Amino acid sequence: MAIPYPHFIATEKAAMDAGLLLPSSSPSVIFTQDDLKKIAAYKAVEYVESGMVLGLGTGSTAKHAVDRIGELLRQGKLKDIVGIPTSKKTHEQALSLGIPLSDLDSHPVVDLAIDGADEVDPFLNLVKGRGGSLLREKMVESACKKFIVIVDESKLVNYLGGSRLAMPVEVIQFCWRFTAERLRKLFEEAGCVAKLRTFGEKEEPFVTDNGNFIVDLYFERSIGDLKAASDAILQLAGVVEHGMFLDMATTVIVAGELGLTVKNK
Ligand SMILES: O=C(CO)[C@H](O)[C@H](O)COP(=O)(O)O
Repeated sequence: MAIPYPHFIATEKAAMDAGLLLPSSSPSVIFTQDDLKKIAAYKAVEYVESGMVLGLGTGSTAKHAVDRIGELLRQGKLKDIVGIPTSKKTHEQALSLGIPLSDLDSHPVVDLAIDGADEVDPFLNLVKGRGGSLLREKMVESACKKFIVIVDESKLVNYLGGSRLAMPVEVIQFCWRFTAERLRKLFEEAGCVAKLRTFGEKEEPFVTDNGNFIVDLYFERSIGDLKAASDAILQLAGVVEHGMFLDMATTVIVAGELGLTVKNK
């Protein structure tokens, strides 16, 4: 995606902070999709204040936010931050940046979390977990007073599942085929296909930070009532958690062709 600068006036400060735009930049400056993710991330970090307990998200968009928090701490512009990482990968990244870390046992109330998403619907419901970290993300983000989601505009959908990409469900390894088939049957009317997530040429099962597998659900049609779908999935023994984050985001920051949009609940 190449975005011409003149359409991006609204994001100017975040883009400058992100080092993507200089006061002298020519109007022919263009942004890549990763630039858009970075701009959304930098905008979100403007909401961070010294002394906060912060949920640190996972994925290529959240990574920019964690980098920025580390940078502001190093510069002394932020102080006394405690980070709660949502994955082992983010834990490593935050450690390398010198961000003080803790967990929900010690900090059960989180002031603010910043994380990416795979889909955002018009009501700010989300699909998350294509990066495989949905369980820890949901634990941390449901303990937050404020949850800011950062996306580029490719993540906007009319309804959850509407991208036709994966809706992840974390399941225990024991008899995962049985669980996958029960998941598929739940959504037969929506034309559901359930696939074990694998990686590499050998197609080995992807194992989450919690030692579980992921079954990705693909839908041909809308699954309808999201709360009912969520309840039905969670009732299946063998399911640990799913990637629908319903009514959790308090703010969504979207970076796109027309600049930055901040949507509040
Ligand atoms: O839920 C996630 C990881 O479990 C990510 O936030 C989501 O997959 C978006 O990732 P990216 O910012 O790389 O597009």
